[in-house]
Order: sequence, then structure tokens, then C-alpha cells
Amino acid sequence: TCAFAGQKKVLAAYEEAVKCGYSGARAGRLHTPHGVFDTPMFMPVGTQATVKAVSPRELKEMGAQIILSNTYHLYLRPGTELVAEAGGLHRFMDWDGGILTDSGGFQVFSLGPLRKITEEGAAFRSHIDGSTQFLSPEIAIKAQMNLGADIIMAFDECIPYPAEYQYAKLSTERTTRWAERSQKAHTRSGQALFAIVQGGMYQDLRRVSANDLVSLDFPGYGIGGLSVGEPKPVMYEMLEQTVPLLPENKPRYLMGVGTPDCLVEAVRYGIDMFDCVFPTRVARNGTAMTKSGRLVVKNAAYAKDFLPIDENCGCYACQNFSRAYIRHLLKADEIFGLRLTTIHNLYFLLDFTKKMRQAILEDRFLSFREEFLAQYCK
Ligand SMILES: CNc1nc2cc3nc(NC)[nH]c3cc2c(=O)[nH]1
Ligand SMILES: [Zn+2]
Repeated sequence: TCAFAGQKKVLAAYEEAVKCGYSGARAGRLHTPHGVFDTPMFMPVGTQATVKAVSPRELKEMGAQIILSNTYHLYLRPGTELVAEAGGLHRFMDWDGGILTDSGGFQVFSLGPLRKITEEGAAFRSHIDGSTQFLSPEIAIKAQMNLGADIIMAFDECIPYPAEYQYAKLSTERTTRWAERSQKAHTRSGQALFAIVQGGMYQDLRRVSANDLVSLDFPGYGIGGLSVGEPKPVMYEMLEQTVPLLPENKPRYLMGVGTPDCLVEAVRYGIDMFDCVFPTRVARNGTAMTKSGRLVVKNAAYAKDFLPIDENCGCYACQNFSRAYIRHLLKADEIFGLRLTTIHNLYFLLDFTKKMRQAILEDRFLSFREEFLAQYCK
């Protein structure tokens, strides 16, 4: 059955175009001040106000719609007030598409040597100069208002994996209180604030977290605390528990995911938005993503392979260069080499989400998923 449910309300409004088949997969459109964007979507990560090794023009060319930047990094360097003085993040990095900033929650817990978490917020040492820093919902929201992203995230704690039930419970309850404080601190119109569902790997805590945040009525919901080392079946189980509790007419954003097999599974559960450093990170050590799995183009096997990374790929790297040439550049430590693998990997994931959208619109997503998983080896 295909139903159309549209809503053109506040910014970052989610307009579901088509929900088809017997899965939760849906194709939608996300309304923001910088445009209306198609979902499912992959968002390239530009941690320090640049997607490493590629230009905004190249990102536009390959079909990027919304890109991500990290508040934690920009808060420490160059400072979010400075970015505000520069006219905001869009002007600063010359990107006129959508921008989503995460709130520092994850980085504080995964990057800076953590000092202490209290009800007030998180004290940590800067990974840049070792200085003692502090982030709270109010500080994180003010920083994101300064950056001026179209979508910003509530300040939360990404619960480490594994975590005791009691810790996960207390942390999740605090994250919900932090979400409320984030909401109160968010006074910038034309900017959507998403909450982040936590709950560790506990079904009941996931449900409580989702229900509590839905009752606080946000324009969109991140699903956090996943892709933190848990087995994939556990991640999917948490999605199964969480996504159905989230409003159909609001976007769902699975944070930090991921590889194509995870994307196609998460879309089946009804996820609309993804971000992941994987494509850009593995590109920098010479690994290309293909529909059959990873291709380490740096390997000697490709020294005389004059075919492109993927003959059916429409990206700049595959249209113009061979595996042998890219391998040569990588071996010679030439910057252009990792630019080409990065361009290919970003294009691959952006194109993959476009193909999933098309499959949903044509009501053939489940067979698309079967065919893809049959060919892709992790
Ligand atoms: C900004 N808050 C926030 N970011 C996250 C980023 C993540 N990135 C991954 N895997 C790479 N898991 C994540 C979880 C969170 C999370 O629970 N919260
Ligand atoms: Zn390519």
C-alpha cells in the first residue's frame, strides 16, 4: 500500500512522500532554510568545517544535500563566536546546502579524556591543548546557534557499550532532562532542534527514552548510543524497539551509521538520515567501497589494473582514472590519490541512498534489499 502523508509546517518539517511495501521504509522530503532534501539520505561528515579532501563544489556535484559538522571541534577551534562573526558556518565554509551540527555529546565522551559528568554537564580536557573545558545543554545549544546550522542536536550522553542497566537508566533519564534544557535554551527561529534517543542496549530503556522525548515534541529525532561496538543484530533490535514509537511525520536520524549493509537494514526499519566518517576515513588509507564490498586499491594486485575502481560508477574518479593510477598516487603519498578515493566513497554512499529512495518510490525496496545483501560481503 502506498499512502501519501504530506505536511509543510515548521522548518526541518518532514514530508513523507511514499511509504510502501511491508517494511517501515519510506521516502520523504526534508524542508530546511537551505532547501528541501530527499530522504533516505547520507550526510558526509565535515568535522572541522570541511569534508576532508573535497571541496564544496565537488560535494554539490556528487549530490550531497546536508553535511555534518562537529560542535565539539569547532567550539575548541576556531571557536563558535568566531564562526558567528564570519557570518555563520554556511558562509565560513562556503556551503549553501544543508548543515547539521552534532552537539558535542559523542566527541566529549570519545575524544577528550573525560573528567566528570554531573547533572550540570560534562567536564573534559581538550584533545588539542589539554585545557579543562565544560559542556552543558545551554553551552552546546548556544554554540550551535552561533554556528547557524539548519539542524542542531540536543546535548546528550552517548552511553558507552557495554553499560550496566542501572547506569544506562540513570544516564538516559539525565539525557531526557538535558533535552528539555536544550529545548529551553534554543531560541533561534529557522533552526530545527532534534532530540536524541538513548537507552543503551536495553529494550525497555529505549522505549522509555523514545516516549519521553516524543512527549517533549521535537521536529526530528536522532537515535544515539548505537554503532558504538555492539553486534549489528543488537543495533537492529534497538531500532525495532525505538523507531515505531517515533512520529511517522518526523525525520529519524541514525547517528554514526554506516556501511551499506547497515544502511539498507536501517532504512527497512524506517530511518531517514545517516552520517558516518567511514567512507572518508577508509578512503584515506586507500580502501574503496563497492557494491561487492571493500577494494583495497593500494594492494599490489592492482598495480597493472587499468580498469576504474567500479566500471558502473559515475564518479569523477571512476570516469577518468584507473586503479593502477590511484594505487600509484597512494603509494607515492600524493594528496590527489586520497582525494580520488574519497570522492569515490562519498559518491558511492550518496548514490546508494538515492537508489534506495528510487526503490521505495517504485515499491520494490524489499527486493532491492535482498539483491544488495546477496552481493555485498561485509
Ligand atoms: C551528539 N550526540 C551524539 N552523537 C553520536 C554520534 C555517534 N557516532 C556513532 N558511531 C560512529 N555513534 C554515535 C552516537 C551518538 C550519540 O549517542 N549522541
Ligand atoms: Zn567511483
